[in-house]
Amino acid sequence: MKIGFIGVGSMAKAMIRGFIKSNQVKPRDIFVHSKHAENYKNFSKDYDLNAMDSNEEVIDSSDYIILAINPDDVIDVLKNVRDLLDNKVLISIVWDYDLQRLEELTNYDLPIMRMVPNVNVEENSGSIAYNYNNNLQDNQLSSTINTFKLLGKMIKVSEDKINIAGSLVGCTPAYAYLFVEAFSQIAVKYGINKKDANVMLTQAVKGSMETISKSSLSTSDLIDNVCSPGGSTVKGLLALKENGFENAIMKCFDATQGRH
Ligand SMILES: NC(=O)C1=CN([C@@H]2O[C@H](COP(=O)(O)OP(=O)(O)OC[C@H]3O[C@@H](n4cnc5c(N)ncnc54)[C@H](O)[C@@H]3O)[C@@H](O)[C@H]2O)C=CC1
Ligand SMILES: O=C(O)[C@@H]1CCC=N1
Repeated sequence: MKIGFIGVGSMAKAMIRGFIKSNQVKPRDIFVHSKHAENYKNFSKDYDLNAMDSNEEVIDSSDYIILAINPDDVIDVLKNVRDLLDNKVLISIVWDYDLQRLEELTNYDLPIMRMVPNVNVEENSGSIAYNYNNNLQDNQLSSTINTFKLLGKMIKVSEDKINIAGSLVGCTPAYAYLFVEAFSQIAVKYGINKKDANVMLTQAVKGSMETISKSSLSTSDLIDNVCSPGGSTVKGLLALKENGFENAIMKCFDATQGRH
């Protein structure tokens, strides 16, 4: 199975590193091209990938074509390559580009999967919200899903909900990093060095996520379990509420959806 990347920015690099770490995809089976040479030439050398001179050559060499460019570049790129996509599977990770629009810009027989991954694919612990058109079926569908499962959890979502799922999946890593960054900064203020603080925080956050995913309790019950009566946690929680934590999350989510 040959995997081609059109665009080698942050997300493509995270996916490529994840594929290689999975040990199921050989670097020589990955073909890449990006408009900006500095984005892919050295990276390809470092990982022993095939650096191609054009998007057309990537398509020619690959079975899966991963469109990993920004939304503003899609029309130009697809206009130039739409006739070369026969017998390929198009995988688009482009934000806010729905299946119907991708079909209009390619052809109506093309198998297309649209997905929103997150950067954790780099560690094979990503989440990928996905949907696909009717041309992707049977063995081709299951082998596509199995390929991307190498990068993390695949979550099927209907087309009308994929932007919402996309925010939950794609954007939240940045907010999780901010959460840890904010706590580690305050820990420094209280005299703990940042490295130690990060170890404590990441383990606490990772363990809490593990508990959420395994426990039969609701998140609000889990919160109650941490709050000893009259204790410190509830005082901290009330301080968060008083300072608009939930309102800030709401505004944050609305902003990711282009709503204010
Ligand atoms: N960064 C993330 O965490 C996530 C990004 N996405 C989506 O993935 C897409 C790419 O995002 P990033 O990697 O973050 O952006 P980026 O800006 O880091 O990378 C975009 C890449 O596209 C290349 N490019 C531009 N025009 C091109 C052309 N004509 N032909 C070939 N390559 C071209 C650029 O050279 C660049 O390497 C976006 O649509 C984004 O919404 C989706 C989920 C998560
Ligand atoms: O910031 C963005 O628009 C992309 C989509 C999800 C994560 N990064």
